[in-house]
Parts: sequence; C-alpha cells; structure tokens
Amino acid sequence: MAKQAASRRRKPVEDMSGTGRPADLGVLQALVTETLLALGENPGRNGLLKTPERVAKALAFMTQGYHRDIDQLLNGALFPIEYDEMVIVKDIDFYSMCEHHLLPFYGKVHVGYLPNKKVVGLSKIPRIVDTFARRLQVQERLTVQIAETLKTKLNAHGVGVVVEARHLCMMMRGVEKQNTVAVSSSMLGAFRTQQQTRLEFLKLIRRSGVGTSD
Ligand SMILES: Nc1nc2c(ncn2[C@@H]2O[C@H](COP(=O)(O)OP(=O)(O)OP(=O)(O)O)[C@@H](O)[C@H]2O)c(=O)[nH]1
Ligand SMILES: [Zn+2]
Repeated sequence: MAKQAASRRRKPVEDMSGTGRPADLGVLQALVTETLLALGENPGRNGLLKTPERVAKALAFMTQGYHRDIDQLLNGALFPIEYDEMVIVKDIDFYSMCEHHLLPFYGKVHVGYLPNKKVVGLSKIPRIVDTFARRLQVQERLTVQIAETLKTKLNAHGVGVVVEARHLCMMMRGVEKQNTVAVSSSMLGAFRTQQQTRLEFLKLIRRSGVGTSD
C-alpha cells in the first residue's frame, strides 16, 4: 500500500505547456468560417459576419492559461510568517474546456495547504486555478497541476485540492446526464500521509461559511 502511494506520488504530471506560441487569431477565424460552411451554414449572412472573429477571440481567452507564468503571477506575494495551521480557500469558480470534445466543464475548486514558514497572497490561489483551467484539460490533470504547483511554490507541508465539476459533454450530448457531478482530488504531503489532516480539510470545505446560503 505504502509502496503504491509512493509510486503514485512520483508519477510526473503530463506536460501541458502547449507550443508556447500565442493563439493565431487569423488561422482560428479562417477555421471557424470553414466550420460554419461544413455545418451547412452561410458565413456571409448578417448574424454570422462577425462570428469567426468573436469565436477566435473567445477561444484565445479560454486558453490563455498556456501563456501565464506562475512566478510572474505570484508576483512575490509569498509572505514569511510563523503560522502552521491549515489555510483553506474554497468555492473557487472555474471554467475549463475538455480536451476530448472542446466543450466546457465548470464548477468549484477547494484548496487547502499547511504552510511551511510562508503563506501565499489569497488571491493568488484563484489565479493559479485559472492558469490551469484556461487550457484544454481533463479534470484530473487540472486537479493535480493546481496541487503540485502550490506544493512546489510554497514548499508547503501539505496540499489538498478537490474539484467538483459538471461537464457539458456529458450533459448536452453523449450520455446526457444533467445532474452528474464529477469529483476529483489530489492530496500531497501531510494531506496524503495523515488521515486527520485530510479529514479536517474535507470537513472544512463542506461547512457553510460567510456569505453562503447553504
Ligand atoms: N476522466 C475524464 N474523462 C473525461 C473528462 N472530460 C471528458 N471525459 C470523457 O472522455 C471520454 C471520451 O470517450 P470516447 O469514447 O473517446 O468519446 P465519445 O464517443 O464522445 O464518448 P461519450 O461521451 O461516451 O459519447 C468520455 O467518457 C468523456 O466523458 C475528464 O475531465 N476526465
Ligand atoms: Zn468532453
């Protein structure tokens, strides 16, 4: 069991850095025009005239995470502090796109970590989430990338990430299940080795808090 856990820990996350090139809006526009034609539409009709341009911009926006640099994003917002209790930032909204169907999946991310002599500026956690969400993704990889980035950048004693999401590829096509939620988690360091830490995290992210209605 312990051996299994160790080998799971060592497994590297698939590289998802893209080509490094910015989205090519011109090529995207031309392809959207082709797509409209292939769908039997008329790209020349009034309502569709600006559609290729709009779609190209929207796709570039939704995949901008390929071009975000985590160190730049953190902007030095790592603060030395003697605080060794768990920090949780939960209910972080995100939108991503599944790499299989190029359809959105969206939901909430809950993040917890055990600091090791430093904490990170709170807003930087949603920024890290968006950096990895705004790419073509699968939910599990998104989950692991957020967790591993935080663990490395904070040198934290432990990190826990839970992602709850609805996938439009399971809703508006395919199995057409409207109420299905996929839950994935990544537990690193103390969150993996200490059941008590993990349970505390899971309990705290379930609790309703300031400004929540449930
Ligand atoms: N594990 C995982 N699967 C995903 C994610 N997003 C989409 N999928 C699944 O990817 C799979 C792709 O399966 P395929 O059989 O190749 O594609 P498909 O014929 O369109 O599959 P159906 O959706 O079942 O119609 C489907 O089961 C999707 O539900 C994700 O984030 N994580
Ligand atoms: Zn999909």
